[in-house]
Amino acid sequence: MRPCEMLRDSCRADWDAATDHAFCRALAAGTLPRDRMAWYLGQDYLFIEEFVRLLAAAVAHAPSLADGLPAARFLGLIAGPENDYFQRSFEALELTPAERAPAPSAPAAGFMALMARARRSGRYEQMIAVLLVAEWSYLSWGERHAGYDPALPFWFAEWIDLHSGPGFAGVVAYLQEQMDGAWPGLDAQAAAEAAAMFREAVALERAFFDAAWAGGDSAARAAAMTETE
Ligand SMILES: Cc1ncc(CN)c(N)n1
Repeated sequence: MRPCEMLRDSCRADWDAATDHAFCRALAAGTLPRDRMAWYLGQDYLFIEEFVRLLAAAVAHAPSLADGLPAARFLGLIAGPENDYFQRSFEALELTPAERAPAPSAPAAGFMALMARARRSGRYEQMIAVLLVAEWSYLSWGERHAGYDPALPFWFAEWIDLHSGPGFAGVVAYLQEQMDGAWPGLDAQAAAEAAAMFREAVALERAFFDAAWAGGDSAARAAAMTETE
């Protein structure tokens, strides 16, 4: 079995929950309420900020130019078309300034901390482990919903487009190859650390969708109000 498959299978319950989530099913069906999508986009834009730093670090730590170039090209896609998608969706859904720049939720803060740890570790395999989870898990749900109704509003349709199709599948195949290539050269401790990062990232993907589906801050506020009653 490939190392990347072994890693995925080591946290299968979280993986399956993150890649076939009610949030994504509602998004693809066009039934996701505006407030949940707005919350998700605001939180995910925080994620993107740290993700770009992590991806740039992976380019810097790639063992060769050939290993780094696909990540560099992907960085251009995030900085260009994906960033444009966020800006157009913010406008179309009329996100308020507070919705555009929210306080990080627990899963977003957890993800940002994990990505910063992977970046600062200086360890290529840790950077790849987190990037691989982020893109592979999104390809897995994106491909499920690639045959969406063409009448879907762009803020749903383009989020699926960005996470499906041969181009994005190529990014995931590249990240899988980087992980598989690094794996045999790791000692037991380095392998355990990279595996722990992979599993933590999968758990955070699941928690991120759980929070978005639960209504984000409004659910957290309601829970807090109930506690204080
Ligand atoms: C939380 C999260 N994980 C992954 C992706 C995929 N780029 C994302 N946008 N946000």
